[in-house]
Amino acid sequence: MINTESKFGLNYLEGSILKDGISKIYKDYHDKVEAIVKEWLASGIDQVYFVGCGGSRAIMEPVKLILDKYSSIPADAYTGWEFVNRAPERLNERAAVVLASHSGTTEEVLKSLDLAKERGAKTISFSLNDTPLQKGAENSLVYNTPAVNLAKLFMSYLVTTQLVIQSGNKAFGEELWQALSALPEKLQEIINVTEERGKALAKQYKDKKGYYLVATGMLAGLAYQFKVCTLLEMQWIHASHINAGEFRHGPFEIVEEGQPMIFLLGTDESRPVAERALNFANRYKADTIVFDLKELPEIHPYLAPFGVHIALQWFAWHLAQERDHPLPTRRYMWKVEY
Ligand SMILES: O=P(O)(O)OC[C@H]1O[C@](O)(CO)[C@@H](O)[C@@H]1O
Repeated sequence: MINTESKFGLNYLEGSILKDGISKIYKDYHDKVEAIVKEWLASGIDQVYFVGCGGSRAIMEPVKLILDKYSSIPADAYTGWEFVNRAPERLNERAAVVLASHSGTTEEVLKSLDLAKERGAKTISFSLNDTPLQKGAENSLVYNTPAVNLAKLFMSYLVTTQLVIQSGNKAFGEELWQALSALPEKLQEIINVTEERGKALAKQYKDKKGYYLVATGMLAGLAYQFKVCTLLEMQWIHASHINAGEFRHGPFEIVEEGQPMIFLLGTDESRPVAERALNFANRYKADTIVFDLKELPEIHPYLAPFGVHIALQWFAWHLAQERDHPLPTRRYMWKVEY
């Protein structure tokens, strides 16, 4: 059943909204991205920077990991002000700067665009259409779907996978490219099997006051995103995220009976690190909630942030209803000066 937009906003997990949105991006841009990357490499690009803020930054963590592991091109991911203030010395005409901003108006992302252009770098943006960012970047990819973070994430994957194919582990890149083309259908399957649990969890946890999110590897960025965008921004619930690799280096001291802790488990090589932290939390009776990629319809390990995002988003969507706190509610953002 498709909900028309209510006070709770539009649910991009309803019907085929997500599948259609991501399919369109694939159709519109897979050839274009292949050509852009070809042109970058032909002109001597040898480093890549990803820049964005909040949710638009979180999506860049998994692609940096993929580039580190499978391409010969050094990559870095920055939040906007960090990029502007650090102004990397090596940022020059051999760099490509990937800038993501849903609104295309975020001040520090626009300043990052200026910096990239001043240094002669190539630029590409991911945003809504007809925004200052889209107009200012040399190349721009735009979307028209309410699944805004997954849209930007998918665009980051298109660019990253082409970099891997054209300057890295070609076989792995081609495998991932193939998986990206099949992803929209896969996402639909995942949507269909994850709602019930999200709903049940929301009922169970609706009165909890705070969460720790623990993840690593391909899912570290998603833990950050769920903390920043969903729990803090959209639900006003206390939250903190911990890289599972850091768990036993201090954070584990907070574990106590009944403390809600959300663990995200992927199927990449970092899984044992997350499992080790989870086992510890269970041993000391924390209230652990596990979102495990292994329990979803099978998806490429390096596409984990898409699959687990959906399972988390059902939880968020139903939590908002249970708490009668719609996800679009803000008290400061877009309302006061900040
Ligand atoms: O630059 P963008 O993507 O418009 O994002 C700005 C805001 O949107 C969010 O990603 C989500 O609302 C925030 O974290 C951020 O402040």
